[in-house]
Amino acid sequence: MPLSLPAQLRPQQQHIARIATTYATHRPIIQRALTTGFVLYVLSTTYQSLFSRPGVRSPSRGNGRVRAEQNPDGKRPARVAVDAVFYQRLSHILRIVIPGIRSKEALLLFMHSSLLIFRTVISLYVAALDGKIVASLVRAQPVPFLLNILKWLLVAIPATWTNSWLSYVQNKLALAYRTRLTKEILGEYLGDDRHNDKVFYKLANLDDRIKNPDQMITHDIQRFSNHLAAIYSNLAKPVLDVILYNYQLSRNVGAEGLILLTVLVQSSAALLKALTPSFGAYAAMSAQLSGSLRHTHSRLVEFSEEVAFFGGEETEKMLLEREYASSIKHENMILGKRWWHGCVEEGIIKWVWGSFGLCICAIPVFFKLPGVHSFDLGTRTEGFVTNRRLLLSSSDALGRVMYSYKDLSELAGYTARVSLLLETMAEVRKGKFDKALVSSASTEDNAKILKGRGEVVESEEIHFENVPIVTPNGDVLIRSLSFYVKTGQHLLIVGPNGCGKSSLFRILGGLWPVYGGIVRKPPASQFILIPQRPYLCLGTLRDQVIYPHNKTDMEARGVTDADLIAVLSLVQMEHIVEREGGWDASREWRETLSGGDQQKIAWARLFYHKPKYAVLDEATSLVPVEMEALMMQHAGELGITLLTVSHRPSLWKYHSMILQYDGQGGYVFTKLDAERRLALQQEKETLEAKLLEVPKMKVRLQELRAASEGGLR
Ligand SMILES: Nc1ncnc2c1ncn2[C@@H]1O[C@H](COP(=O)(O)OP(=O)(O)OP(=O)(O)O)[C@@H](O)[C@H]1O
Repeated sequence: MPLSLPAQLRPQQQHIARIATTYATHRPIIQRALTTGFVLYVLSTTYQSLFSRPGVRSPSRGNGRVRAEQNPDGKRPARVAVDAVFYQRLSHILRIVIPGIRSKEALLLFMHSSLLIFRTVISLYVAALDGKIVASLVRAQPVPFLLNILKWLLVAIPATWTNSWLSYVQNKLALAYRTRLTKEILGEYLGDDRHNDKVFYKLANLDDRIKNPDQMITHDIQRFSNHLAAIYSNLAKPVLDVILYNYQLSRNVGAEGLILLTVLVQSSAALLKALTPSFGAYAAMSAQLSGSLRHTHSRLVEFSEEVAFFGGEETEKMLLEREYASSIKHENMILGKRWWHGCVEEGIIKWVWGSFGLCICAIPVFFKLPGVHSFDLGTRTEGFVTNRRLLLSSSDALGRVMYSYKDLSELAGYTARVSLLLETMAEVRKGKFDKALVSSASTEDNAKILKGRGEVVESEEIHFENVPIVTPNGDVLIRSLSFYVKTGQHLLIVGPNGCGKSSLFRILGGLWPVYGGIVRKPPASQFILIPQRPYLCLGTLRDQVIYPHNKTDMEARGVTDADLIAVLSLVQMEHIVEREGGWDASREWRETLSGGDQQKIAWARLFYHKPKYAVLDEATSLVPVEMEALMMQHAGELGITLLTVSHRPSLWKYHSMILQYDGQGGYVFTKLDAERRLALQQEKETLEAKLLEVPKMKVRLQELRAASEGGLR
């Protein structure tokens, strides 16, 4: 019903009084409109802060993008920003970690969301209960007081249960994300049922973009998963809280106060945002620097013997200290930024917003709101306590929305790292490499070769037709190589160091791209490589002989441990089984076995697998000539065709063809007449030995001449 105005008021006052009356009459509708506007505002600002486009000012510096500092190796820096690129990358990764609505991860996420809502509902109930307890105290009513305390104790049960469940589900979610991502990345890295492109090799050898995939696959994925699981509760829950608490608050203190509070809070929040350093870029850089330090340490462990013999401790220490110093310098810089940012953040969020809040809570106490009836002391106290609790929770939630920007920035850093790994692996798999080329790669002829692509055709025998041998750096070792290997026609490959002998095997194994011509070859499964320093895997003694098979594969082949002993006896190594404590003994075999024994184990592996072709790269350099003869003969008896690189003339007689590089880009491929070649070699060596004597003979001749001339005088 409209209120009547006193007649003695002046027209202006009458006008204001009429507005006030109209306002009081329509206040419930205005309140609802203001509250709805507030909710929409919270949602839109959250959306804007999360989905700011590149170029929109964000807490980072400059145009809103956070850039990682220059990489230590001087390569272009990775771009890290909470922008469209970040959301694009994140949505790609989200499709991996949450593959479907019925996946375990989706279920966990649903549980997590339900628990988050439940916890907010409990908090609202507790705020109201708190007010009622204090009101019953002020009114000195013991029965309502005790009843409310009982309710308080009862509500503690679901409250503590929910909190425990929340942290449990969040950690499970992080583990589930990590497992999905690790599985996906290992599938790309080491191959799976869909493809096997030896990405792990290509990433390390043919591409410069990723220096330490080990760190990325272990540490960075873990950090990313933890951040992703936490960001959901750090962001979704506070946004929900801000809306629910403020909705309740606006009903208690009036939407006007809330709007005023929001204006003040938002302007100080904007200031805080502008002052927030680029934590995302810092996180990405931190991960990179610590990865680099770890890599230097693991190199030292790997090459400890070499370093110890050389006495290279000082150099290694210097390298480690340098890596450590740059990592610590960076961490110190972050600590400094976090320190002042923490001060500003707490000052604004806790204290400035807290005092705003207290003023808002006091509104119903000091002012009579239009349309609201006056209350007794107990009701006023109840209202104040409830509002204050709601406000504290609300400002805490708003603070968490603010903090979550920092978390989001860090998540952007880890997302950039994980995406870099995924994107680089995808490109490497398609044959797109990013590697610094040698200067000769730009010369016209070489550039032409590098632009070309050859053909790889599966075939029973090996046949190279006009294939260039090009290193990953773009160095053209041979412009056009043609040769063939027929079954049983063993090929010897010789030439000076670095001319491309082993590179040929890398092309045969499908590791290096083919830049031209046609390579006809059997699939990689029909080759076994024995390098000078054979690979010994982590595992049992049996695993060393049957690698890459495992015990189940071995048994499926019908091979027993007794058969393996027979294989070892071919290389006179059967005693090792007893010496090392049986087939199931497990140790770091690289350190347990001598170089020669390692080569013999690799030969035993060859005899176990009996492949069609064996690639021997100085594979007998550490075993006696008699042993070498036994091994070569047995390989021949098994029908294995050999492709051998060796400087040992004792091996010539086992081969019928020779591919001889001249080290200048030329080569000769022809039949090998080992006897004739040996005779020529011997003659050459004899002549060379004689030639070495010539200078000495000349000196002696001069001495003799001088002596005889002196005698005549
Ligand atoms: N992963 C790689 N990335 C870039 N260049 C490489 C790589 N591997 C080898 N090279 C280069 O390719 C060239 C040929 O190497 P390769 O191993 O084929 O020589 P080689 O003839 O077997 O020599 P050696 O007799 O000394 O073993 C060398 O200049 C080497 O530096």
